[in-house]
Amino acid sequence: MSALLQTQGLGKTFRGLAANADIDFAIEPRSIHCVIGPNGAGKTTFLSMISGHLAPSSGRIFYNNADITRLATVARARSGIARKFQTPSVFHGLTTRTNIELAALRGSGSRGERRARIDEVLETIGLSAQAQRLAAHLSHGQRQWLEIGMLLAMQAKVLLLDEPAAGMTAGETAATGALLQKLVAERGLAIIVIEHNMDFIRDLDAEITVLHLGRVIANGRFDEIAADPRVADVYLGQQA
Ligand SMILES: Nc1ncnc2c1ncn2[C@@H]1O[C@H](COP(=O)(O)OP(=O)(O)OP(=O)(O)O)[C@@H](O)[C@H]1O
Repeated sequence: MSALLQTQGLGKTFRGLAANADIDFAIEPRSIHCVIGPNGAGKTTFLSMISGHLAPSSGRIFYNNADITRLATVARARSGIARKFQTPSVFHGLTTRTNIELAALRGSGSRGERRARIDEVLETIGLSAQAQRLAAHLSHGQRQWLEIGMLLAMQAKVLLLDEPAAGMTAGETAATGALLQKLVAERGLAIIVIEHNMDFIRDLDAEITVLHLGRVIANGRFDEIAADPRVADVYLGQQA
């Protein structure tokens, strides 16, 4: 098994409704994998089962070849699976640096190692110059990057990102795509991204899985997905 994280026949049923059904999914180390689909397709449900916020009704989840299907959310986070929800959960009354410092306390290492990690994270997310600014005074995009930085400070290995570009300007969206690519290239992270913004998805140039009514209907790169009539019917067609 070469995949870093994999699901086999994953399913979730809510009172008879199959929000996810029979999902086989795999993400390789050092890569981005996008999950797209129309509203209600089951994207958030899928991410919630990987992070441990929802227990699957069927199927299994493997991480580093270990079965984590029943592992608690906290234990998954400790092993490096980190989730970012759509609304940034940063402390508005604290500075950018203090937010990162608090997150770093949840990682390992000595005080000196943590301090070096904090500086490195600020640099990576492009907020070194805003280190002493209150999070409340950052732009929406900067707050999203700060939250990603907090996951890095916790030493995340797999990022689960729920619409990271939502509400961003075109410039912030492009910067977010570049940041994710940098995290893969320089830090070797694996990143699963749920997104509705097709320009953002296309520019990420990553593997894409399309969900519809809880099932996988297509897998491939952007051009393959865009040329797939089933996808055009259920999703891209709705964007036109
Ligand atoms: N806790 C829940 N209880 C009952 N039904 C749920 C629950 N969570 C999700 N659902 C249903 O499961 C289906 C998939 O929802 P989900 O939120 O996973 O879709 P999504 O692709 O993330 O949608 P969106 O793009 O709108 O966020 C929907 O029909 C939704 O109403």
